[in-house]
Amino acid sequence: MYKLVLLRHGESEWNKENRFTGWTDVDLSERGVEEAHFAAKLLKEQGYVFDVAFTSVLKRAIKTLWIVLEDIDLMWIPEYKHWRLNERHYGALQGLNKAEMAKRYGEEQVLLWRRSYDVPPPPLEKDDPRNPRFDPKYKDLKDDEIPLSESLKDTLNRVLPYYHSTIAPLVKEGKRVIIAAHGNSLRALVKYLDNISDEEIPHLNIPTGIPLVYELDENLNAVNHYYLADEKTLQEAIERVKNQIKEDPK
Ligand SMILES: O=C(O)[C@@H](CO)OP(=O)(O)O
Repeated sequence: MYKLVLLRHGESEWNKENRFTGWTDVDLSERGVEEAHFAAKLLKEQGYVFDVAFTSVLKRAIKTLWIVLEDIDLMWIPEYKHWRLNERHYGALQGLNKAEMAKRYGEEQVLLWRRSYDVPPPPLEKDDPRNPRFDPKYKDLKDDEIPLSESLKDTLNRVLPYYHSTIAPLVKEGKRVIIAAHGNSLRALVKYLDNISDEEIPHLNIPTGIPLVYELDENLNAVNHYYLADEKTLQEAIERVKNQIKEDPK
């Protein structure tokens, strides 16, 4: 039996402001920093130890991982950052307010953009300054690897090759792995691990800062999963994510 721990970063400045974030590299909010410490506390209390850590190239996930590793005294373990673990690219919606978009286009449309499996948000223009092409982090990516917008399906198609080539073999070797990533890159991974259908996936919301543990059998099929928080804390955190399209979500 293998264990794999998934952790969505703590609240970011743009989660707080209700803005579509995607590949925008925003920092953790104060609350996000607290959430990362809380995640570490949960892991520590339950005796979790890791041999290797993975994260994206976005600072909200990196900092969450760093806070956790510092708090559990594992700053020395190998840590790999990869763009394939980035948040889903939110295209031309990046920077816009979710509640305002719901007012303008209707909640149903915004729900489709946020949670459907294969509807991508409107793409960025090639010369848009938000095009990742202009960000030095992505200078080594091929043209066809750089998204101008992504559906969850597109996200899954770039997360999974990295999971299979790099993460899964380490899990199979018996390494205890933590992945600190994002709401939608983790939804993509969870969809794969739990074999969630395209129809069911819109109902899945992953809360910030609560470790999600997967138990995997010898073929790395998921046999069980659970969050390391009590039901009330978990449900409140999930509702907070869902309610981002409401004008006064708190
Ligand atoms: O804005 C984003 O990039 C994501 C995660 O914060 O939001 P959503 O939950 O709407 O997919």
